[in-house]
Amino acid sequence: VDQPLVPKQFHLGMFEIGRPLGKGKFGRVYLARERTTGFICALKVLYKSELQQGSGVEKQVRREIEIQSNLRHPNILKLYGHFHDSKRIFLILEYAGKGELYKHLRRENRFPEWKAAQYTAQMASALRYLHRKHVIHRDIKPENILVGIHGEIKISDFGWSVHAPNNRRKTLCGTLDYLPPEMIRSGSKDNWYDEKVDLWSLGVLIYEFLVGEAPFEDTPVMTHRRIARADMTIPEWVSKEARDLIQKLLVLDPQKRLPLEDVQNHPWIIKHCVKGERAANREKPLK
Ligand SMILES: Cc1nn(C)cc1-c1nc2c(-c3cnn(Cc4cccc(C(=O)N5CCN(C)CC5)c4)c3)c(Cl)cnc2[nH]1
Repeated sequence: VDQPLVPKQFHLGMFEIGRPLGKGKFGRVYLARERTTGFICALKVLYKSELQQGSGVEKQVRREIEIQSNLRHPNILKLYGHFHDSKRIFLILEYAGKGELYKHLRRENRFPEWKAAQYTAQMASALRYLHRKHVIHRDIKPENILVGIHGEIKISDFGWSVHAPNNRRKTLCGTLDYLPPEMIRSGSKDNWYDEKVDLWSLGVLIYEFLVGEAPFEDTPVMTHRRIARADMTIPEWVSKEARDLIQKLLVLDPQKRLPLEDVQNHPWIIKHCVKGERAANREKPLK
């Protein structure tokens, strides 16, 4: 079993703290090593004082812990456990050997089609796993994806995930770019939505992988309007297969978005993700 034998109770003294790995709005992450086993992990430290500002972040952290600790998938960052002291909450997270995906994307500007297709296949596999557990991530974007030592991606940050279906108002902090039309439609009480919101975000993610910017990137007002109309242009140098997949995900009607199993069998994915000998001379794609 790939899970190290971990005790139920953790405390800070069990870890040697290494270099800071990064920081986000609500916390910092350090490289850490569990003393007795030498197990390397990432320790995310959140200050209770910062959480208690009633911005509902405490609830998000609780949800992140509750949801992420029960997930086990190669493309989802593991949460091994958590503990707290008087001032801080600590999340013991899987260490992703190649860091934050958005930094790779910014550095490379955009990904070649084969890399974007392989990341898309891994995202589709992770999202199928989440949706089978009726978990909607709701915040799929490059900033919430890490890269493992073998170049595989790991969805992290379940602070916004919820159990489907849901109509929780999402306080719109951060970018609108990835939000589907049904989540930005304000006012109507019945803006119920389901896991299909992650399909829209997957379409935005593929576009950003290939083009280097989000499809509806604009001023907030214009982004809002362009999302509501699915008003985007795909550059002519994007392959027709990739264009076809993006257009089948960025569909206003959630029910008409391409299901994840069809994403995994899409020609663009098959063309770039068939293992082993050259895709050309293989009849059936590997499952
Ligand atoms: C860096 C690095 N270089 N190398 C070679 C490896 C790494 C590395 N980093 C991690 C990290 C890591 C570190 N910082 N971050 C970013 C970060 C840190 C703390 C909090 C946040 C945060 O608040 N988030 C909420 C908002 N969304 C958008 C975002 C989340 C976000 C993640 C983790 Cl969790 C696990 N393994 C890692 N490996």
